[in-house]
Amino acid sequence: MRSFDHAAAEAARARQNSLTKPEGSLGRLEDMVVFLAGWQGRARPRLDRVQAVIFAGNHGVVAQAVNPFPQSVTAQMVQNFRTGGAAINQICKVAWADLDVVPLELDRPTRDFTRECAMTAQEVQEAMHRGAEAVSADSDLILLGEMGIGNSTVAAALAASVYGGGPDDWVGPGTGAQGDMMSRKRQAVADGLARHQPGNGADTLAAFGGREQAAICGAILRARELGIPVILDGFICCAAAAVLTRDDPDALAHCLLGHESAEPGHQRLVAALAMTPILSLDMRLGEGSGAAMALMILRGALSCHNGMATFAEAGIG
Ligand SMILES: Cc1cc2ncn([C@H]3O[C@H](COP(=O)(O)O)[C@@H](O)[C@H]3O)c2cc1C
Ligand SMILES: O=C(O)c1cccnc1
Repeated sequence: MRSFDHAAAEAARARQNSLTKPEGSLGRLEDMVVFLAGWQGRARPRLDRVQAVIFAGNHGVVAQAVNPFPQSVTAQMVQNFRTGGAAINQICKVAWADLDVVPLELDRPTRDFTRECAMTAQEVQEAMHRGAEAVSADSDLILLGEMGIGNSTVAAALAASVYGGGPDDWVGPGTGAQGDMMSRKRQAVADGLARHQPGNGADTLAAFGGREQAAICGAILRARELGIPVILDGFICCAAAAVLTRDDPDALAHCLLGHESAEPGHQRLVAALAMTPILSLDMRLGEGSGAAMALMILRGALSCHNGMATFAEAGIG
């Protein structure tokens, strides 16, 4: 497991303080560069190869009629990612990220967590492995996203399982649930929480699913081993990531939070994770779209860090 390189981070901070600007005037942009420096182990961090990975999966809990869109949309969106028609394709293009799409057995949804465990221990391990192997060792930064109809229900169950609280705290509209559908969603989460009380990360993933959540966990762990920083996306991505904190409170130390989603549970989740979102744009899409938007902020921060003149170079002051 790679740890934060304090010497590289301090060197980056010293450089920031030598650049032609009042000290600290680039605010959190300076902190982001220092963060990248520490995790990459380089005083001059790089964003030459940024990899965005979307994991896709299907969920048995959609049998509870908790989602406005049919399950078939998951595979259709995977196709859309591949042909370049989704929001994430457009953002990756302008943010200079390479997009990888990893569908996980879409024809074999996980089981309905209101009735049984969504996955076996072996299925969890397989999905985590798929996540780990999706991470390229030569990436300078990884952006994580997901696609899976029913995922806002799965995320609510995961968040409630990790942090406590009930359906009212964590269930939101997702892609647009209202009225009776919202009631069924709350009930599904309540039933799941009553049925399963997992104690560790792997059991939590097995209880509620899904494959893409397990893959996100596998990718985060692998990125840590390789010393690659990560940008998390919205409610669904963060709920998956939060599972890792069950086994290691420090598991997300190499992760930045791309944005705060408009999905109501995300505010609570952000507070529980004690992370500061880079952006807050009322986005509520998923697909890694908030993480990819945040990459553009990081690119601005890094361009200042690597391109600005120092006071000595410019003969100022
Ligand atoms: C066309 C379309 C594109 C999407 N892109 C991301 N999601 C998002 O919506 C899903 C979660 O919402 P729910 O729990 O309500 O099903 C996830 O797949 C998420 O990535 C989409 C959803 C749709 C319909
Ligand atoms: O914040 C998210 O991840 C999100 C919110 C609604 C729908 N899909 C994803």
